[in-house]
Amino acid sequence: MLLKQPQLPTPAATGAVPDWLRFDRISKRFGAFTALNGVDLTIRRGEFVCLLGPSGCGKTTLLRVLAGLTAQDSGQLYLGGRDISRLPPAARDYGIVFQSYALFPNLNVADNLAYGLRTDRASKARRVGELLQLVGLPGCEHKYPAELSGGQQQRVALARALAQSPSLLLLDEPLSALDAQVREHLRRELRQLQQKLGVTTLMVTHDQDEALTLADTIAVMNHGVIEQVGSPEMIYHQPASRFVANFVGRANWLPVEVSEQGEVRLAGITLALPATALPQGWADMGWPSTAELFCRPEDVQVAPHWAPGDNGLMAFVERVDFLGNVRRALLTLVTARQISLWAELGPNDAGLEALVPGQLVPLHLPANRLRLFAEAA
Ligand SMILES: Nc1ncnc2c1ncn2[C@@H]1O[C@H](COP(=O)(O)OP(=O)(O)OP(=O)(O)O)[C@@H](O)[C@H]1O
Repeated sequence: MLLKQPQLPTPAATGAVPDWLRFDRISKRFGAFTALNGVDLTIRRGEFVCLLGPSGCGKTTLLRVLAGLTAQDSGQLYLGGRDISRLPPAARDYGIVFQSYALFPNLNVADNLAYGLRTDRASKARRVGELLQLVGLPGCEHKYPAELSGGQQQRVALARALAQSPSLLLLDEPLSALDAQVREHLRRELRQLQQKLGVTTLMVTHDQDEALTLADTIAVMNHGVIEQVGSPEMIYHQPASRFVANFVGRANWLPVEVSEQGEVRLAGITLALPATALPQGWADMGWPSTAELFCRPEDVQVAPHWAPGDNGLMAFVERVDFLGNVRRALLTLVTARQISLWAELGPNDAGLEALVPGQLVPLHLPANRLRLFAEAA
């Protein structure tokens, strides 16, 4: 199949959303270092958005700019159509939870929760009771932070952030100090709570599993810019850049030749690729004659026997790693032994139980899971 005349993604396909919270060209430098470089992002009302990226990419700085805790050098912020760019933190209508619990150690849970509430004693007590019920800690009013587990402290911190029913909930790696089991449990609770309250939420995380399971929308950041905004499925299956493809999930990169007619060949075999396999801007690259094909290991289909189909290749098994619920096989192409790729095999991949090094196997690259990228610089 020929690839020319690519279709560029529509705004809906790129995850563009109606405007409730809007970051407009936000930039921030620390001395000579550019932490945020003209960040644009729009968030729907009630949406759960994760800012995902490696350490130092600017996630926390962006959250702090929104919170009014760090002043941007340029750019505007709008909440519900109102310009909040220069408002003091207290006037921005958000609750925030940080990685470390940030509870007052000398106040009990009730006093921690009631701290910012401006109302009479009876109303405060009622609200504290409601909040503790909400985060699954009824009856904990009189405990002190030191008497609570890490997970319980983070629930109290969450309750405190929600105490004044803010328009926005801001979360800066709130689960990362917790052990894996508590983290997973709290993740589910956090999502349920957010959906129940419908509070617009922006969460910073470097944990891709967290972002994929929690978010309606993920904004992947790198070096002070947002590289892609989209649903978890879109980020995972249709990464817009090499960085996104490598940062979220695992990737195979296969060298391919592209003819002037737009025909893509891997190790001499012509591949069928849909036009959607092209990343945005590909047409502007002047149709390079070589490129790299991206494919997730779990999308590489290894068959016990040859079955005719699109994008079929023969490969040798070099290695099989046992990982419990899956096995990961390293394969090299028969017609180009220097080209290797990983295939991930599930427990139900029939006929593949006995896959061993040296074995010759047919494999299949599903067209709808392939994407082309320019070669790495
Ligand atoms: N107050 C500051 N002064 C100087 N440099 C800063 C300051 N705050 C952040 N930076 C720098 O800006 C860059 C982005 O920091 P930021 O905290 O936003 O990253 P991050 O993506 O949240 O990373 P992490 O996950 O490690 O927290 C980092 O290189 C950091 O060192």
